[in-house]
Amino acid sequence: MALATPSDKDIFKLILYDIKFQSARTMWHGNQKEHLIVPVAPPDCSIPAPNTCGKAFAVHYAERVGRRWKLRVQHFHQKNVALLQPWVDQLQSLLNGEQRPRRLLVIINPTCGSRKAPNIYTKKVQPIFTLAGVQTEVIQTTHAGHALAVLRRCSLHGQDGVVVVGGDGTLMEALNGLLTRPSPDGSDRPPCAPLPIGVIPAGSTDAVCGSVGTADPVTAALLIVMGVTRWVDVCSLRTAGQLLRYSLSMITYGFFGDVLQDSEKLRWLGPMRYNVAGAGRFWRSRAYRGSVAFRTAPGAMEPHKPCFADCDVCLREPVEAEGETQGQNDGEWHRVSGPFLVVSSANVSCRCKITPEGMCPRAHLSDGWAHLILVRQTSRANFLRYMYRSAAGKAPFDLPFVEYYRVKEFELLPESTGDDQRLLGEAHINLAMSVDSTAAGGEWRAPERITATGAAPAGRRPLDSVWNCDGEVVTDPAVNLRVHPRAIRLFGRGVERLEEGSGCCGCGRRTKKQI
Ligand SMILES: Nc1ncnc2c1ncn2[C@@H]1O[C@H](COP(=O)(O)OP(=O)(O)OP(=O)(O)O)[C@@H](O)[C@H]1O
Repeated sequence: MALATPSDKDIFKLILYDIKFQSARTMWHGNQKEHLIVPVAPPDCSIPAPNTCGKAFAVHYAERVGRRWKLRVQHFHQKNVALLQPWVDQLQSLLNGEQRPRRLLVIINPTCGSRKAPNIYTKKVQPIFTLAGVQTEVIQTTHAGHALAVLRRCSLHGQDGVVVVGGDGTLMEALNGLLTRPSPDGSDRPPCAPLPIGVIPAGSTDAVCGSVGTADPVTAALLIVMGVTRWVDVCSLRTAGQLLRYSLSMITYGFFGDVLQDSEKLRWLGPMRYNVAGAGRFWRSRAYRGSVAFRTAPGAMEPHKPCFADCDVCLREPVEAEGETQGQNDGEWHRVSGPFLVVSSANVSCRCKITPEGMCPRAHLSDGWAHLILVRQTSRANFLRYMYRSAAGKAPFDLPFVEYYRVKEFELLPESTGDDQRLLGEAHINLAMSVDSTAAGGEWRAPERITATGAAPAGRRPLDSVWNCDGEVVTDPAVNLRVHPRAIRLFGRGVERLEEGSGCCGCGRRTKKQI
């Protein structure tokens, strides 16, 4: 069959002859040219039919350009209609064999980011879902906690996935809703989400999208209709043995917790609020006393390459897969004492606009580790160096006042809870060994005074900070965090590796440094 790129008139014929081609297939051409073909949009029968001959069908597909995926279309034209039909049938049967979502539950947060989530969905995402023949049930949230309540109770029968149009906070609600659904048999099983989640970035930070490689709404929508998923670890956050929530990206105590708390009062500023609150808090930054106990396991010191779409660390068969059944308490406990400016734990790299390489470039989507980052009390100038290096991706963990550990579990014991009245009361903490800090992140000299960063003067009991848990404030400072390997699947391929000379993300802009 001869293929021709049709003129506009030919395409017009296609519409008017009402050929309801639902043809599609995926064609994989190595890593560079990966194509998605989704069904042709339903023809518009309201246009009067002209007296023309010849028919065509359109094949819509996705093509990777740098770090993004773009929607493309190719028209196949042929005068003899009898020759077209076998092509269409063949494509249709190939598509039917694909594991793709047919029905999705979509949750939109109209208040996140710059309040553009409904617009992003209608203009960029819905047309792709329609093109792919995906049915949707759309819920727009009306209040905080709405997504959590819906996903905890609603029937998921017949749904192939949940799509969140929002920021990290909305995603966290969806995740927690799915992971805390009552189990059908009433048993207490390790967390494992029943459906994959897709995230359309519409929030202020969108750190999870940045780490899963879906930082652009069209890319995210295309990967959802293609049915491409990646396993992702989840962390549970507990206090006094009670589950507080599950976390997907980062939890951080100290400076970034304070910034989040300040920024909540500036929500009307939109995404700018983090910069304004951060600048204000920087001059009032202070260190918090306490200690961190953590459990490591064999393999903690193995060097990890950064996580990309073809990541062999994540694709490796996990020791503890799908809701870990073994090795839950393996490893040794260690303990380090503050004061700390920042105590952070990253589950994924947390790439976003502010930190393009991520707050923790060494973190992987499903490596089974939480990445503990401790920034000890230091001068403001040094702290600024740490933040600059994090933003610029210039080895922030190599600074002498920064320590980095790969852990399976950790607990923060703020000084204010007192040694003898810990909320967690875990016996193993008492057995934890003190860590030699120099082994973790370079030479560390304990500061003599706390005043360098504006901490409370000696003699006055210091106050605690709050946790910034995936962009939500958790006020309980004494927490226990544990990793649950591969507890959820997210739609996405991971961050795409860039070829030499391509733009930073497919936007065409050149960058000096290409990975
Ligand atoms: N209709 C609503 N009205 C008010 N708040 C809502 C509504 N729907 C959801 N929320 C809450 O809005 C909060 C912020 O949402 P989200 O985190 O997605 O946006 P963001 O803060 O702009 O983005 P990011 O977390 O990526 O920086 C969430 O905690 C969620 O509970």
